[in-house]
Amino acid sequence: MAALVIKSTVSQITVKPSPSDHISPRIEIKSALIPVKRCRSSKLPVLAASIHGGNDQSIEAQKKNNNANNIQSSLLQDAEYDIASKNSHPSTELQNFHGPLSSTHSSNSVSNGSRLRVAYQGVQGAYSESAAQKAYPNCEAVPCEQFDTVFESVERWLVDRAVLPIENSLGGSIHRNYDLLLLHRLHIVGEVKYIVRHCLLANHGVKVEDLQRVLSHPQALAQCENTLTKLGLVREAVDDTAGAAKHVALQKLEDTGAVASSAAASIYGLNILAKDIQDDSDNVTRFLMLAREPIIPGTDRPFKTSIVFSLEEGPGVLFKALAVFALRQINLTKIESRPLRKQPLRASDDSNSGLPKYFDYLFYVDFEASMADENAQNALRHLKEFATFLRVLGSYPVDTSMI
Ligand SMILES: O=C(O)C(=O)C[C@]1(C(=O)O)C=C[C@@H](O)C=C1
Repeated sequence: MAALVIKSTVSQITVKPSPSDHISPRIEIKSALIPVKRCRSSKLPVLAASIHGGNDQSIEAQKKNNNANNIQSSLLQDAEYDIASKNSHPSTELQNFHGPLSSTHSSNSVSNGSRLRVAYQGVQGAYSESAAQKAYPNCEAVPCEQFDTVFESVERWLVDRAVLPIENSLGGSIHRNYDLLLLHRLHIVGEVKYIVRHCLLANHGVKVEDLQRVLSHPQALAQCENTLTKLGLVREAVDDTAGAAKHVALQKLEDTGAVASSAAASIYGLNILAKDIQDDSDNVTRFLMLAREPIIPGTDRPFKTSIVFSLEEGPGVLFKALAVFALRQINLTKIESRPLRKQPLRASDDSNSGLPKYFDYLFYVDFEASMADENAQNALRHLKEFATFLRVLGSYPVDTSMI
């Protein structure tokens, strides 16, 4: 089995398969905190991926959208460096801005004609791989060990795009990816909804009653809570569903099953003991498509915009923030709050009073409007007047495939 090791001269980047990975190399990025394990074999040059330029859109349409883009860029600029202060970066010029992708970003080849390389977390057979294929048909889906690695592989030009799960209709939000969206500088350029149908897998000859344990991704285990409880199986969380299937197969486990896709069953030669074991037949995961550059937001089809902001403490401040959208008839589709880690606690006004400190939050909001829409621009201008921090994560076409 050939093992791939790709090292870049500019940074320590290793692309390699896990030892048992006989299909495609997985990406791990070496840093002081993540030691690279299991490096072997031949060295290959890193393929620098080129971005898909904005030339699919007419100049007219591009001009129309420039305004929105500038606003998006300036909001981004203001927010990126210092979460605590809203006045420290008055400049509206976005440094290092290489120009946006066109809103027909889902093109499946890069400018030199090669296939688009799309990073996902997990091994072959993971739902994320299928979502990457749905988002970018005919792409080369590139497996990565962790969510962080997926972000870094795009930032370091090892791949062109990333596809990452952000929320599931049964299990809720994937908090780690909300946090990583803020830690990294990638842009949301699209979304894709994928129907997740879980199977209970085991080695051939193993029956349901032989099983003691079941391995899977924590989200997948949560989505099958009722079935697994009825079966009385001990749950063990692993990095991804297909990785669980692979482990059960390679270790020839007889008392352990995996919750994974039917694709994973055929890839790793496992038997399907039960199909559709998720708690509800409508089990949909929403994935984000990420790129190094934003797309030019359009008004030709339904768009969504994702933002993150923080607020001063005080009565009605969140109400006021959400009112900027309500006042303009802009529909919110999602709101999520996460701890503001740089400043997790805020003292009460009277620090000698012995009253508890407040928790500080970041609010992630998705709303149904394009940044090319003046109404949305006004809403964000309004929000910026009192938000302590605001960043536009992306303005992108809504996935209407399931409506
Ligand atoms: O483990 C996988 O197969 C994944 O693609 C990850 C993941 C997730 O993180 O939510 C994706 C979709 C399903 O909701 C279950 C797991």
